[in-house]
Formats: sequence, C-alpha cells, structure tokens
Amino acid sequence: MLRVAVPNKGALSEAASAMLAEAGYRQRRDPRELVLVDPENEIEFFFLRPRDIAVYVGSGTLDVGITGRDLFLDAQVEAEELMQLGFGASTFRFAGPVGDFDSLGQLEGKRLATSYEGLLKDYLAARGVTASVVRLDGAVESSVRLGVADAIADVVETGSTLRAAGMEIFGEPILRSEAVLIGRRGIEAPVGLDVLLRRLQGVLVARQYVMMDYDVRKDLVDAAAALTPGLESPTVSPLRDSEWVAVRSMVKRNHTNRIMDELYELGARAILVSSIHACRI
Ligand SMILES: Nc1ncnc2c1ncn2[C@@H]1O[C@H](COP(=O)(O)OP(=O)(O)OP(=O)(O)O)[C@@H](O)[C@H]1O
Ligand SMILES: O=P(O)(O)OC[C@H]1O[C@H](OP(=O)(O)OP(=O)(O)O)[C@H](O)[C@@H]1O
Ligand SMILES: [Mg+2]
Repeated sequence: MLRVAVPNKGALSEAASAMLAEAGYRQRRDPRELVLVDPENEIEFFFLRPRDIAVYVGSGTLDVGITGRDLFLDAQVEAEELMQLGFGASTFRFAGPVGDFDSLGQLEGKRLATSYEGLLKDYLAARGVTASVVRLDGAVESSVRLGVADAIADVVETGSTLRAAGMEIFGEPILRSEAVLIGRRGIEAPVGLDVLLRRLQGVLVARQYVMMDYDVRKDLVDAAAALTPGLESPTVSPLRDSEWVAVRSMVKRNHTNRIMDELYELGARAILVSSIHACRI
C-alpha cells in the first residue's frame, strides 16, 4: 500500500482532504482519526502535523506527503517536491515595527524571531547577513513588543495579524509557498505513486479549466480556434447547416469571460460554458 501523510489540522488540513476526496480517495469523517486505510485504492493515509510530515517522508517511513513548501524547506530533509497543489498559498517575509527597517542589510547584528529557523538561517547565510535567530512556536508577531526580538520573519497572508501588532513588511519576500506533494529523493517510485499523481493532476486541471462549446461559421473556425486552442486541439463537429460548425475546447477558468467576449465579437454564437467534474489528461 502507498503510505501518504496528510495534514491533520491547521491551514492546510481541510483543503488537502478535500483534494484527496475529489481525487476519489476515502477521507476520514472524524478529525480525531489518525490513520485511514483505503483498501480499494491500495493506499493508506496518516494524519500528522504538517511540520512533521517532511520528517516522516524524509526518513522513508512514509512514501509521500502533503505539506507547505515553507515547512518542507524548513525541515531540511532528503525529499523533493513532486507536485504543486494550488492551495495554501502564503508568503514568508520579514517584518518589523512600522518605520524601523527598510532593507535586509539593516538586520546585521539584530535579533530575529521566527518559527522557521532552518529556512531563515539558510536565507541569511546565503546573503551574508549575520543576525541571531530566536526560535518561537507561534504568535511571532508579539515577540518584538515583548522584547525578545527586533524584527520577525513569518508567514503573511492578508497582513492583518501584522497590522494589529503595529508592524509592517520590509525587504523582498523570503519565499512564496503553497501546498506541495513531497516524496523521497533518489529512490525508485513506490508502487501506486503514478496513479496518485495522475489523479491529483486531474483535480488540478478540472479546477483550472472549463469546457467551452460554441457554434461558428466555417470560414471563421481558424480564427475562433486560435482563441480556444485547447490542450491539444479543439474538437470541430459538423452542424445540420453546412455553413456552420460546432467547436468544443477546454479553456482556463479565469479567462472564460474574456474569451467569450472575443468569440462573440468574432461572430460565434450559442457560447456555452460547463465545468469539468473530473479528468485524466
Ligand atoms: N493564513 C495562513 N496562516 C498560516 N499558515 C498559512 C496560511 N495560509 C497558508 N498557510 C500555510 O500553512 C502552513 C502552516 O500550517 P499550520 O497553520 O497548520 O502550521 P502551524 O502554524 O505550524 O501550526 P498551528 O498554527 O496549528 O500551531 C504553512 O505551509 C503556511 O505557509
Ligand atoms: O497575514 P495573515 O492573514 O494575518 O496571516 C498570517 C498569520 O497567520 C498565521 O498564524 P496562525 O494563525 O497559524 O498562528 P501561529 O502564529 O500561532 O501559528 C501566521 O503565523 C501569521 O501569524
Ligand atoms: Mg499557524
């Protein structure tokens, strides 16, 4: 059985389980369940702290796992990113009291609080900045006011936690993160991993694309197909009126309305959009 680590709580947990359920796997009903076997799909899910998932995968105890790129890199284990999963986006950034800092260089000799010690130390070392790193478990925004640090490096999503603490971001983003599937580096792919990857890819595509259908005059079909090239090539079918054809193509969900406007301008009619429930590309 393929052994898969899934976040048990926190920012990534619900979306990770939703994605696996959409990919056709059994998911737990009770959030206290620690292990779930899906015998039909020959796969076993282990619900673990997202920070620990990299450790289990890196040590080879579990085959693959879903965690945040930031947590994965912080853990500094022998594993690699197999797939980006398109949720759990966040940015890891420096922040300090409003007006105190505006560049990385000013951190020289300062105290920096973070929950991501490995990630931060690597970043500072790569840029030749010497600062002392204070490792905290969470609520890092309070550390400056409470006097244990001069600035922080933390996950920022909306920025509202920072604002509430009287702080602002400065410098370039340290890392852009999202949920990723990680696996062990340099080993033969475990049995069943190819199916999991294809299924997750199918969910990503079904979420990112819609199916677009329209009718267009034959002489305009090349111009219309250029607007809707699809993944490989649009399907063009004859209509009873031999001057017209029906076209069917996958279109990026966030381009839907622009493409419909452009098709209509061109002369296409009966433009219909439907969602894709599942797919294998
Ligand atoms: N708004 C957010 N706040 C915190 N983490 C987020 C947010 N959005 C996405 N993430 C991602 O979620 C992961 C952190 O998950 P989680 O919140 O479960 O960890 P934690 O902060 O270590 O745990 P906890 O807060 O439960 O003690 C990271 O990969 C982070 O980038
Ligand atoms: O930019 P925002 O949208 O405000 O989100 C970022 C905040 O959310 C996370 O905290 P979390 O709730 O996970 O608590 P923690 O710091 O104790 O982990 C993160 O550590 C920041 O504090
Ligand atoms: Mg958190």
